Amino acid sequence: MATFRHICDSVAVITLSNPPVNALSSALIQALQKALGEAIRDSAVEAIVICGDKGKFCAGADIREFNKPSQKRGPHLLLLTDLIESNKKPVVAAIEGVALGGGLELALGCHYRVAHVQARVGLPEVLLGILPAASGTQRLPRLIGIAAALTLITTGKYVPAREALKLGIVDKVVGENTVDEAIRLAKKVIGQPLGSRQLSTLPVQCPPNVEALLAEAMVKVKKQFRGAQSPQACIEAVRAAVHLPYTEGIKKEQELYQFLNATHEPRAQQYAFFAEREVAKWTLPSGASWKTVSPQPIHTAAVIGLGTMGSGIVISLAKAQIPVIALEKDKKQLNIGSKAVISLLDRETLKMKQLGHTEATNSLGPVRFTLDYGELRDVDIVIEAVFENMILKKEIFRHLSGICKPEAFLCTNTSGLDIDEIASVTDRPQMIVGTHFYAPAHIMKLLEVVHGRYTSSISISTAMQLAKNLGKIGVLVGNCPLFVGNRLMVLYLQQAIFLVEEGNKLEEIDQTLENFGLAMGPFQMMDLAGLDTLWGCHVEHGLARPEQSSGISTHHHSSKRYSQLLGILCEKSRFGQKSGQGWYKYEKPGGRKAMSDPWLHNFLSEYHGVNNFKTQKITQEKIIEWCLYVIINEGFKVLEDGMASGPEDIDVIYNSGYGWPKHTGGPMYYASLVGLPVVLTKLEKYYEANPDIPGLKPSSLLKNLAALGNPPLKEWRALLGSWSSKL
Ligand SMILES: CC(C)(COP(=O)(O)OP(=O)(O)OC[C@H]1O[C@@H](n2cnc3c(N)ncnc32)[C@H](O)[C@@H]1OP(=O)(O)O)[C@@H](O)C(=O)NCCC(=O)NCCSC(=O)C[C@@H](O)CCCCCCCCCCCCC(=O)O
Repeated sequence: MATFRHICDSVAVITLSNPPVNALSSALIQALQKALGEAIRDSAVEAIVICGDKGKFCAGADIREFNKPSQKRGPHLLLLTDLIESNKKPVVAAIEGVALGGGLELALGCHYRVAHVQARVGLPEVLLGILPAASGTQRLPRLIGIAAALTLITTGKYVPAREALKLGIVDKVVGENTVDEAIRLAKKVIGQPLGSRQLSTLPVQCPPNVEALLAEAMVKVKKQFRGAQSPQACIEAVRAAVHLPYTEGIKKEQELYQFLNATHEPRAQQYAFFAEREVAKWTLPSGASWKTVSPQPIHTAAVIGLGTMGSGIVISLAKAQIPVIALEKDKKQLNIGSKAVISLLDRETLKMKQLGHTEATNSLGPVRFTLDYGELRDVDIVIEAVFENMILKKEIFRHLSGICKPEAFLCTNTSGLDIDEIASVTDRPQMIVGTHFYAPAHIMKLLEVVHGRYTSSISISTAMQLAKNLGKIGVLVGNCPLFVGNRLMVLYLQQAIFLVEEGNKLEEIDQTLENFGLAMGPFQMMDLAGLDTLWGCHVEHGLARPEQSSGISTHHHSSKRYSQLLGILCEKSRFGQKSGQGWYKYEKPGGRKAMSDPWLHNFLSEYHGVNNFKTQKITQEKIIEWCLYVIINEGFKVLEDGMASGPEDIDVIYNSGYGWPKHTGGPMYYASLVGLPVVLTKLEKYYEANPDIPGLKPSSLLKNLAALGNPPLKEWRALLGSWSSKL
């Protein structure tokens, strides 16, 4: 654990050591306390440096210990920060890699902070459903002021060393030998007064409008993290720093921590944190896994199609410094596509510069534009991103087979087409992988990696590693229609449309689901995705008939209920944001601000009358059940079919790709919060009343689990031997 050694010139260096990220476990805190005590008592020691082993200062409290009973936790980190600060010998933190959460709080207890240029600091506790509870909410505002502290504490944002220097969080940034520099600084300040370096003793510099600032932050977090309590508690803790002396502020911090800890949010968010890491550890039924199969290196890539998705994918690759060849089918499209890519590249370069990367122009991989397939001869991977058309995709893959080197991986960016059918026209079906990016592809974190029947484990390993290199979360899913994310999503959207057919207001449905915490309601989401795209998808996957029949009562397709509304709106050129009108109207085509549309309301009431729909106004609680329980139910069906490895995969897909509120853990975790028997009973009731909606028919897996009570999600797999991955 913490190691303690003398440096000849009277500086003790204490190294935090708890691989892989030097998280502050009880044992490490105890060891650190012991090492500090020894250094303080040792008269030969005149200054102390705290650093982290293997180039990482500290990633904060050990999250795995959060559920440990408090009596087993050992000394509180808070006491340690006070011990350090009140020590008469100067203490310098040498920050390499990361100083996050409790790691930064520890550094704030030190009198000085030296950071390596590539280090990042931050207080991400809010993202774990808690707040910085070892004095971070009290010391940081005293160091950098209220406004900057509020931003850091309520967003959990990681700040690169240069920005941290500008903010005043660190005293010095160095390019190398951080520990040596910290030792030099420690020696230099021996004997100097430490009063001004003891943050707890400093006043908080408050701007005159501090209350307005706090109120503004509150409005912002209520919107940004709808339904979550920790961001609001963070603001309350900072407010305490403004109004109360340090010790009182600390009491408030602890009170708020305990309040949050008694809610479900910390457990849900921490589950989501580990789930994100779990999904990277893929295993196939054959036994091949992330541990046993090495990915192939990707030195060069090509992207085919420079529409919205293709352009975003090019930027993602360039950001990961992978040289890209970007191909379009004709001069006109190449011209449009290359302009879009260059403008996005410029924006990314600017962003990187603002983040303090001085050589930003050199830090994006080169992009070359071409019309010539021959240029793809030597690339390591091709990602095809043309529009969703099987015939076109097959033609491209047939062509690629003849051109690309035999070792090249061929990926298709599709949101639901059959990977095996595409693979069947190639000379290398084992190297065909589905890579379902989410728009905008250079920003969204999720990448569904689709395993086709023939896809080899090396291809999977390579695609999963590529996801990581692109800074994305790769989730391995099976090759079922619409894959996992969209398979659940179409049912949810359909449920929302049925509610509108039954006389409910779409704005109320959106608002209810946003209040639940979803990033946007279903109708706003449809407008963003494009109603034409969704309609095409409904038709393609048998959820609706292709032909339109406005006004005629044909609301069933193969005895399943479906709605014609999407198709009718498309017929009227209401495609959503892109056409300036869809479920809502927008200030212009491409506009973002959704406004209620009186035309649509008139149209809907006529439609309702002509089609003789039953009127069924439902409560907010029922809107949530009706819309969200189909996601959960289909999630269980996905597990039954073996199309995802576990409930964690579904939760990660929803948290990172569909704006599901992480403070509920994800749809599957949320089901366990509500209680599986409750979810089942509600689904049974809704299905009985609506036997023409198969999405409501409870899955057998859900039934089997609910029969066991409400077993914790972690036990689902063990309890049901029959459930197995078919990836
Ligand atoms: C650090 C990272 C940036 C590294 O990223 P990278 O991509 O390199 O790697 P991975 O993310 O894959 O991580 C590698 C590996 O490490 C594990 N891990 C990472 N961080 C932690 C951690 N903090 N704890 C444990 N494990 C961690 C990760 O799971 C991987 O493991 P694997 O097995 O899969 O290899 C990145 O990981 C990152 O961003 N990490 C999160 C950093 C973070 O969020 N830190 C904040 C932690 S919370 C905190 O610090 C709280 C503090 O404010 C202290 C509060 C004190 C509270 C004490 C409670 C007493 C209160 C008294 C009231 C009592 C009430 C009661 O009893 O109930």
